[in-house]
Amino acid sequence: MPVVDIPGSKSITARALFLAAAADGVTTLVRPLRSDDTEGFAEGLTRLGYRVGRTPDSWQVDGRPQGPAVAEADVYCRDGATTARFLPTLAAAGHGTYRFDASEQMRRRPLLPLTRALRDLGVDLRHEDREGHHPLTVHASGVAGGEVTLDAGQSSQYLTALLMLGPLTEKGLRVHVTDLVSVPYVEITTAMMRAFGVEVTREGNDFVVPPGGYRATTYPIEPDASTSSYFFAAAALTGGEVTVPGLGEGALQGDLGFVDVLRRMGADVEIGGDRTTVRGTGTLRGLTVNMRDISDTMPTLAAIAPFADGPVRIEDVANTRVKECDRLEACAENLRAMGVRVETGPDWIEIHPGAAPEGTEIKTYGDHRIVMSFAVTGLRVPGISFDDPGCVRKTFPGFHEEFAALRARL
Ligand SMILES: O=C(O)C1=C[C@@H](OP(=O)(O)O)[C@@H](O)[C@H](O)C1
Ligand SMILES: C=C(OP(=O)(O)O)C(=O)O
Repeated sequence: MPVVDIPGSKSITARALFLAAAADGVTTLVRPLRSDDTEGFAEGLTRLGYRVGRTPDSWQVDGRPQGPAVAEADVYCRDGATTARFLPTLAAAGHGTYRFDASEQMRRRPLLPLTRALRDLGVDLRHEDREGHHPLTVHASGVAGGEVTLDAGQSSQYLTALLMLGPLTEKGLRVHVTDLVSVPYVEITTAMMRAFGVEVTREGNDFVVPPGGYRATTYPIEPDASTSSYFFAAAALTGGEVTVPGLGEGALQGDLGFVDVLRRMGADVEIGGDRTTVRGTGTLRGLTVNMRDISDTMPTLAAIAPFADGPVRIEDVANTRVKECDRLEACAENLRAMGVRVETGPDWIEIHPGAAPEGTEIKTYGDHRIVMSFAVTGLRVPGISFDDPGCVRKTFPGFHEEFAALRARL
C-alpha cells in the first residue's frame, strides 16, 4: 500500500510567508514547501529587508508590521503568481520605492484588477511597459484603507492579496467583489488570517477586514493537495492504491476535492481524520464536472480522461487559459498528438476516449502541471516524454523521482 509524502502546499507557504512578514514577532513555518515559487517568495521578502531564517524543516520570519526594512528594492518574482501579486501588495503598506519584475511567462499573466484596486486605495503604482502586467513599481507610503471594488473573476489571488493587506491599513478594508473564481483559495486565506489573529467577515459580496495587524505564530504547512492529485489519479488509473498522510477531513485546501471527482468516476476514496486514500477499481466512468473551484486539477483529469468509459467534459474553467500557459489548449493539443479526439470552448474541454492513445513528446509550455499530469498518462501509454521535464521545479522539484518510486510500487 504506497504511502506518499507530498511536499508542503504552495498556496499555504506563500500566505504564511506574507502573514509572517506582516506580523508582530517571529513566526515559524513548519515544513514549508521548498520549490522555485516559494524560494522566490522568500527571496523577495529578503530583498525587501525581512529576515528569513531557514533550517531544512522550518523557516523563521521576523515580522515587520510597519512594512519593508529597506527604502528601495528590486524584486524578481520568477514564475510565481502568488509572489508577483502578493509581494507588491505587501510592499504598498510600507514606505519606499519597490520595483517588481517576473519571468516572461509571469509577465504575460494578468494583474490589472488588483493594481486598479490598489490605485483606488491611493497606492501610487506604475506599470513599466504594459498596463496590468509586470514589471511595475510601487511608490509606497502606507495605505489608509476604506472601501474598494474588485473583479476577481479571473483570479482569486487579487482578493487574497487585498484581504491580507487589510489589517495593515489604518482603517481596515471592505472589498466589494463583483465576480470570484477559485473560492476555496479565499477560504484558505481567511482561515490562515484567523490563525494569525485576524477575523475576516463576509457580508454578501463584501469582505470586511479589521485594522490592527497580525500576531506571529508557529504555523504547520499541509501537504500540497494539487500535487497530491497526480498520485491519486495514478491510483485510480492503474487500479493501485495511494495514501497521502497529512491531508484529511480538516484540510484547508479545496483541491483535495479532486478525490470526489475520482470517486464519481468509480474509484474508492477514504478521507480520514489526517489522511486520504484512493483505490482504483478498474472502473473509470466518463462524466461532466464543473471545476471552477479546483481548476489546478483540470489537467490531471484531462490526462486520465482518455481511459474513461465515456466522454469527460470539464466546465467553467476559463481562467485556466491565463495560468502558466493556456492549459485548455495545451491539454487539447497534447491529447490530440496522442490520437485522442478533443474539443474545447471558451471555458470547457471535452475529451472523447477511443483507440489506445499513442506515445508522444508532450509540449509543456514551461508548465509544471502539464508535465505532472501527463506523467500520469505515461503510466498507461508507453513513449511519453517532455520537452521541458524540469519545469516541475515551480512546485515540486523532486516530482520525477517520487513518481518513478510510486510507479515501481503500484
Ligand atoms: O491563491 C492561491 O494560492 C492560488 C489560487 C489559484 O489561482 P486563481 O485564483 O488565479 O485561480 C490557483 O490556481 C493557484 O495555483 C494558487
Ligand atoms: C496556477 C498556478 O500557479 P500560480 O497561479 O500560483 O502561479 C498553479 O500552480 O497551477
